[in-house]
Amino acid sequence: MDFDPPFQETYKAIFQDSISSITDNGHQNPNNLMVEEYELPVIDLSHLFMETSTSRDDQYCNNNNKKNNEEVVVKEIVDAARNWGFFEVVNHGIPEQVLKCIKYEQKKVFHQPFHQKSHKNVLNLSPNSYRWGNPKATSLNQLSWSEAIHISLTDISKMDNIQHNSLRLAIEEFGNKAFSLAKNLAGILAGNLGVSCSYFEENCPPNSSYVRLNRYPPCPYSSNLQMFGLVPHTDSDFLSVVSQDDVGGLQLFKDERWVAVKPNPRALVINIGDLFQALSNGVYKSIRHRVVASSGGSERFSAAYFYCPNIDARIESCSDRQSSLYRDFTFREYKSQIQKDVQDTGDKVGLPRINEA
Ligand SMILES: O=C(O)CCC(=O)C(=O)O
Ligand SMILES: [Fe+2]
Repeated sequence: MDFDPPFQETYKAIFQDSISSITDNGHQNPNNLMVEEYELPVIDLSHLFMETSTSRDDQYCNNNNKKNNEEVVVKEIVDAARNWGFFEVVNHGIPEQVLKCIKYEQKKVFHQPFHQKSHKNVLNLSPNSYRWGNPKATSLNQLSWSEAIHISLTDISKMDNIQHNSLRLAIEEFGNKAFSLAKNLAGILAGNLGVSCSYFEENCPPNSSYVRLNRYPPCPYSSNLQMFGLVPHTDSDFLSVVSQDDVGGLQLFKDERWVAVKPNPRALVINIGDLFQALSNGVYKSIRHRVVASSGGSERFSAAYFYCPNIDARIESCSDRQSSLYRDFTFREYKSQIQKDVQDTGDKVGLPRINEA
């Protein structure tokens, strides 16, 4: 397809090496990326957003029920963040129309010819906003068979070309709705730690977050090579909200092994990021996850919202200094350390940098 990035030409040497090492060993590649499928905990948020009824008696009963239901949902959210670091939400407040719209627009933009996406700064955003593969990859396990548009919500006003109006509106709408959802969830998780939810009011304004649109083109090598759509990583934010389609491919590292997440397009995936793990002193888990390259001719799309603080926000572990696993740091410091590690080694180190004294 003329819209697919030139993976095969660019990484020819890597593919040849990997294929010949399988042939030389004289056996089929055990595809370790085929793993058991799990259903994530699914949490119904409708009780958190439930309206009260009109009659006073009804209102009294409903208020009591509402409080009980709310307590149950809060416990489900806290337990999932502690035990899984990943969960799914339904009745989450982001209208289906908004999710359909972003999927439609992202498909449209990714289906433009590759030379247009890569050579012209087609969306008027920063030059590295459109990404594919991994320029630093020297081996198969560093290579992501995907392309992405990474958008800082501060920059969204730069998308002022009339041609991109509908994409811009879709991103803004998705960003606004995901912001409310992320803020509510962060407030609940913070409340359980005894951290004031004003922390998020003060440190996470709406435009400090990012939206990332992902496309995973079908990969011709995925039946005999272990190909990632997105290499294993943790997210560098407080929490992420991900809308995925029904193709599947997302996997997470749970209890010392990789498990596949059963796709559920009705639900949004929520995962805890590094900043919440640090803030919670390790109570909430930022779990490694990856995407397996798409096979069987289907492309996969996802849209992720990364709930981030402003660049100079301080992240302090909520426990007392003696038992704290992490030193205080700013988001700026964290991001530049990650950038440096990726530059130097091709990999992000992440939180282990923060528990070094
Ligand atoms: O595509 C997905 O399901 C996950 C995407 C992801 O992990 C990311 O963009 O950080
Ligand atoms: Fe991620």
